Amino acid sequence: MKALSLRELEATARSLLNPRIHDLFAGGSDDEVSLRANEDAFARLGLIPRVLRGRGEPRLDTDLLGCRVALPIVIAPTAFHRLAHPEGERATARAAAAAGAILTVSMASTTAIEELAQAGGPLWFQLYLQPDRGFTEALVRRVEAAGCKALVVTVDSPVFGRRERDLRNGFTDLPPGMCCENMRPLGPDGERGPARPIAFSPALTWEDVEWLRRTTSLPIALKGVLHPADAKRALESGVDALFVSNHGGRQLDTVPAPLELLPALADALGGRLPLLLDGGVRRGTDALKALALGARAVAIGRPVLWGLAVGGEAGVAHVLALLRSELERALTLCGCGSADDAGPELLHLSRLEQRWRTS
Ligand SMILES: Cc1cc2nc3c(=O)[nH]c(=O)nc-3n(C[C@H](O)[C@H](O)[C@H](O)COP(=O)(O)O)c2cc1C
Ligand SMILES: CCCCCCC(=O)C(=O)O
Repeated sequence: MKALSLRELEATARSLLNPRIHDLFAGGSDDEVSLRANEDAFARLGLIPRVLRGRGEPRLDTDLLGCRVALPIVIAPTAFHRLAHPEGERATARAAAAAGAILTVSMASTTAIEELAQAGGPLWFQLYLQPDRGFTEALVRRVEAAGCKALVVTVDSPVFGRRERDLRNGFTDLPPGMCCENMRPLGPDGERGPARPIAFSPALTWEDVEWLRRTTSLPIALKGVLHPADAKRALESGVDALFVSNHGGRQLDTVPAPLELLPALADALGGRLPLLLDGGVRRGTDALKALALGARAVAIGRPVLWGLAVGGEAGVAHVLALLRSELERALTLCGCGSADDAGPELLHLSRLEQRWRTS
């Protein structure tokens, strides 16, 4: 694999993919303000290295929701991997397992969870709570039986974001022969029925999260909590972690970058829940900045799709290897022996930004 960076890999993926599929993956909602903000926020935040601390080679392994993982980089849930590569989520799962990284399987995965479990790596499962609780409960049992280690419940989608690239391209559905495999209810003999559509419901409340808490003993992370008041409410509902995420700029547009919102959420929670951050992470230095602001780990969405499109399993492995080595280098250059050594004292806002923030 030749790409020296995730951005180079993205350019290659763009040249290989059907433009409609590229747009489906790359696009955001409305004017794509949040989409751009996510990467910009990392570029605007500087790092100030510490020197001569003698910390040696940095360690990246850590605990995430009861899983010992090799690196604080999680694969975020993304739909439809078979549109990127014929082996789809199977290739992603094998690459994640080999790297010791968690794969969060999307509810809109084009491969069934049972097949992904065969790769042997730690899996989390992303859930859109369905108004039909019977269906949701049956799916949770299926996910538990497959050995998933946690549920990631996406709460930023009471309605689907308006993605104008897809509207312009007329992308409405998966091609024949592909569907959201986990939406096919299992019959009594294990046979799979036709896939149900995923429902996005504006009627969901915290009571639904509390119902899920009573329904499973798996750890639960809520994905898409961005307001400090909601973070505090999440504590009361008994969840185990939060994903600080604006859905890669695909839901409410003009939401600030998660990186910008992270400090307020970390303050509100005071360490009572682990925070994961996604949106715009493209470099090891980006991951380090999020860790320094209090994230336990970061998650990556699109880069995995680009890796998959370019090289299947090897492409995803390359994405994880690039980020791993970049994060190791960034930690070393900042005098950190692990993410625990990284704090906000490593960060620098431009003078312009400092003035703006204090005015
Ligand atoms: C093509 C695509 C599909 C996605 N599918 C899902 C999904 O099924 N469930 C979900 O919770 N988030 C989904 N997301 C959002 C990602 O989990 C994640 O929040 C986002 O991609 C992170 O930003 P990044 O792509 O800049 O890394 C999707 C994102 C993309 C780009
Ligand atoms: C009808 C299937 C919807 C899949 C949702 C995937 C997603 O969250 C995204 O951002 O795209």
